[in-house]
Amino acid sequence: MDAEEIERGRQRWQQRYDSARKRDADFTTLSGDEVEPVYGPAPGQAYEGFERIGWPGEYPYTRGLHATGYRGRTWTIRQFAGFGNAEQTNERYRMILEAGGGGLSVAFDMPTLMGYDSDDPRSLGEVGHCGVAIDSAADMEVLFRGIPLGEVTTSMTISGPAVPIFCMYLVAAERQGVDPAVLNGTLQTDIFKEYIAQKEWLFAPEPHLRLIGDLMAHCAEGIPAYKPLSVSGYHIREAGATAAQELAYTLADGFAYVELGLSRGLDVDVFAPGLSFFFDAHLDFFEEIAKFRAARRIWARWMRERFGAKTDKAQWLRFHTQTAGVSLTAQQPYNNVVRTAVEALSAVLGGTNSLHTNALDETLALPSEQAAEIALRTQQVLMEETGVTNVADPLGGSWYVEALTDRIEQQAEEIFRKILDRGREDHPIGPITSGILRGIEDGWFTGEIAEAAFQYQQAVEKGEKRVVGVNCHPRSVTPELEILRVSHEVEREQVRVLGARRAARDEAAVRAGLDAMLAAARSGESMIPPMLDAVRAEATLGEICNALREEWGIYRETARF
Ligand SMILES: C[C@H](C(=O)O)C(=O)SCCNC(=O)CCNC(=O)[C@H](O)C(C)(C)COP(=O)(O)OP(=O)(O)OC[C@H]1O[C@@H](n2cnc3c(N)ncnc32)[C@H](O)[C@@H]1OP(=O)(O)O
Repeated sequence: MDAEEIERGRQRWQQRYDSARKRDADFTTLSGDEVEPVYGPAPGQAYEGFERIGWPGEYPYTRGLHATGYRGRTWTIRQFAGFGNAEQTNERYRMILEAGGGGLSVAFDMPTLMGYDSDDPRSLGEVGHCGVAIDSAADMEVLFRGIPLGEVTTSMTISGPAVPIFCMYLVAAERQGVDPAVLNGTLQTDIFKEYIAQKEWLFAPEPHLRLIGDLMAHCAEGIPAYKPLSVSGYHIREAGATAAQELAYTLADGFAYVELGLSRGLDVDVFAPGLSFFFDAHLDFFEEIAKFRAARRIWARWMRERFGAKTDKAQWLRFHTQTAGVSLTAQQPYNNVVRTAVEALSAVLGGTNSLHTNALDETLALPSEQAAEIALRTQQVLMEETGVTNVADPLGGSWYVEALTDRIEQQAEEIFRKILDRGREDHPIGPITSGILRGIEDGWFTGEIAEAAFQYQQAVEKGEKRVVGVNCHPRSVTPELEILRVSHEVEREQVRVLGARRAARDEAAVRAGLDAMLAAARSGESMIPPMLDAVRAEATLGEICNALREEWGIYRETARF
């Protein structure tokens, strides 16, 4: 790009920056020196390929979505939390909000994630363990008691039973007197990554996609700020994928949801802002920063060029980041604080919109209160003390980071081509969806990830990749950590309360809601209004999901060796 064009871009950025709202904060260095809000090529200097880098707040958004970077608003500190019953988790949420957490993020227990009630025989021993147990709308009401749902953005990490859980959240908001149209938050929903990596599905992909289509339409029509999908690379990476695989599979999944929205006749500029993303921040500091920058650039280009998105928000890739759970070690667990801080810093330098930092004890159990607080404080130290919020995309123009960004983008494009080659042009949703479904069916994704995981593990075992406390710098004594243990009393109490609620509800209203939901499943009408009616009558998650399992059948993965 020639010097004049770069200068015109700088002026456009300056106008945007000047007219934007900035935080009332000190933007000087620790020594008190002024710093610019963004840096670029020296005036009069040409820069080959600058159109790929650009300025913050401008297409292709490599350097961030907002002209002000974190001077306008810092990232959201969003700590993933949930354990025991709704009451215990509600207490933890109040603690997080009082301690400066910017938003909520609900972790559900395994029965809830799989769509079973707490009194289902398959739930025995799991209730309230890896997250909070939610059986019906009444639990959701308790979960958010005293937390104004119209004001706090709430993320819910659930994918198989995302839609019934979302209905419970809407009913909890109704019971608080909040107009659902003002709700803002994120539902994970992304079912592709379940087949690809995490393996928590309820039925085959097609009915899941049909429900997700209903959800996208419902939100696009009536809850404009809500993000019904958080397309997740985190689980793909944690299963052993490389950074490029994580990026490419996740963005391809995102493209497939765009095809889904278009196949339902929705306007891309209306529904695309509801697609958000979720990535892993692993240990290779610069590779991760490059991944985040490339993600924004690729998404903006595909949205504009392939899908015809016209507005900024429909081209923006907004993402949440979680530091890498797999990088934590049980050996010398205090080292995990350092790993997490470095990973979090890469997410921030990559321009994350929202961040969760893992607690040091998460290889062993859910975080203790003290470990959860250190994790939260880690973000606050980065945000308040280090000066990283002063300058947007501070590594833009670094030869190394730009080269890595270009390379990871090329690698992702090669993977997109492979996915498209596997698909059918005439698939009713679209060719990318078709390629992904085929890759799920024949185990291609799983095989590619397993191969990458195997290569990495071999490198660790040969000592080529070093892990402190594991294959180098050992220590003979591991300090004892205080572990959070969830009492079995939680399960007994949850089952008792569930039984009492079932006995007190209007059975006919529950049955009518479930029947209407099944009728909609058969007729092709949106399943959300009748599901909401069932939830209002206190139909349980297990009842809704079991009815759907009976209707659609369960899915079994093809074994692959
Ligand atoms: C591993 C584990 C498991 O499986 O067990 C999990 O999955 S845990 C998974 C946990 N997942 C999550 O927690 C997902 C979290 N995701 C989210 O919160 C969302 O989807 C998100 C990534 C889009 C972040 O949303 P957010 O509300 O926190 O942040 P946003 O970036 O949207 O910012 C909020 C508002 O401020 C505006 N804003 C932000 N920065 C600026 C700026 N510099 N200048 C002007 N405006 C700005 C945004 O445009 C937006 O307004 P406007 O909206 O008007 O544009």
